[in-house]
Amino acid sequence: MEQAVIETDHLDYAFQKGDRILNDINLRVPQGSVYGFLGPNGAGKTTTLRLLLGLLRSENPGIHIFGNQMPGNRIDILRRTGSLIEQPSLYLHLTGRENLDVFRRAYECPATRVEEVLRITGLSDAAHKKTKAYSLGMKQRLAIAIALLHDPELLIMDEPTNGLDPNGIIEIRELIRDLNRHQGKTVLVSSHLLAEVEKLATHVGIIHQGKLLFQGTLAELQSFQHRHSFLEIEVDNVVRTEQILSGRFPVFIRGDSTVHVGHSKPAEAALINHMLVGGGVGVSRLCVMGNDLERLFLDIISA
Ligand SMILES: Nc1ncnc2c1ncn2[C@@H]1O[C@H](COP(=O)(O)OP(=O)(O)OP(=O)(O)O)[C@@H](O)[C@H]1O
Repeated sequence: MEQAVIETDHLDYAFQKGDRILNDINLRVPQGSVYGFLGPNGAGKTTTLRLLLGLLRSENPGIHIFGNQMPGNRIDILRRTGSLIEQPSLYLHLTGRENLDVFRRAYECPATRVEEVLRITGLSDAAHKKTKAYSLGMKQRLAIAIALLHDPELLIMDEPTNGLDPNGIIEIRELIRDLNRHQGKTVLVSSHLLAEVEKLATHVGIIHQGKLLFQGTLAELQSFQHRHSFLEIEVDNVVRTEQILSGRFPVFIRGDSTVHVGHSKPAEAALINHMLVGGGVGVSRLCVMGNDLERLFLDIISA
């Protein structure tokens, strides 16, 4: 098993006594992963990320980052971590390059780093422009460039594509992918959009009402999805359909001409159709249901 960069052990949090926002969260973010931390609004994503960064303190944190306990080793951990959690206050009257230089000095990073992070974030050509002329997507890339100045191994980002137009979303997604694949960063990124996480993440954690409901690789989430899908079939004889299939597949009669059939692999749809037609049943429609992650996500959070 890959080494974990972030691990939490039964993490709980309450802003007010008795009003738990986080409940028994056991996160495991493997080294080299893009971990999509997915959940609807108010699920507890930002609170978790703020705890990881030591911006909030829990009585019993049980947080380890790079194997070191947080918040005890906060300074050492933050030296190796970049974050995008609250919008950095950019100086709008300064250029992108000048903004980076201000933060570079504050963080005591070498001057050469400014051009490097401009290149990594694709802002070299716009570096001389005042940031007030930047699009939202460019401002977000500049914020990521600031987070990269000290060349962290781990990046923690809270909904980095929020508010961006489709082009901006694609740019940030590609940037995160590049940071992971070519710059070797482990990335923990929160989102309320499943489709976004699906396009980007290698690992997924699903949080709802302060509880971690699923954690695993994207492939594990997709296999979970297949186990939860079923076929909706329109036939001319539901009783005969049940007789033919029930020895091998779970069959539920849903109406005069509709049956639902559980199946575990996509290829079984063809086999089921073949069995029915071979058994003299007329099939007028066969449709894979529940076979999108959006529905699975809704199933998981409403379970
Ligand atoms: N400072 C605070 N004081 C009290 N309750 C808070 C505070 N900040 C957040 N909460 C509550 O904690 C819960 C989790 O909020 P959090 O911001 O962590 O969720 P989230 O998953 O990041 O959602 P969003 O995307 O909407 O920010 C919500 O019910 C929210 O109202």
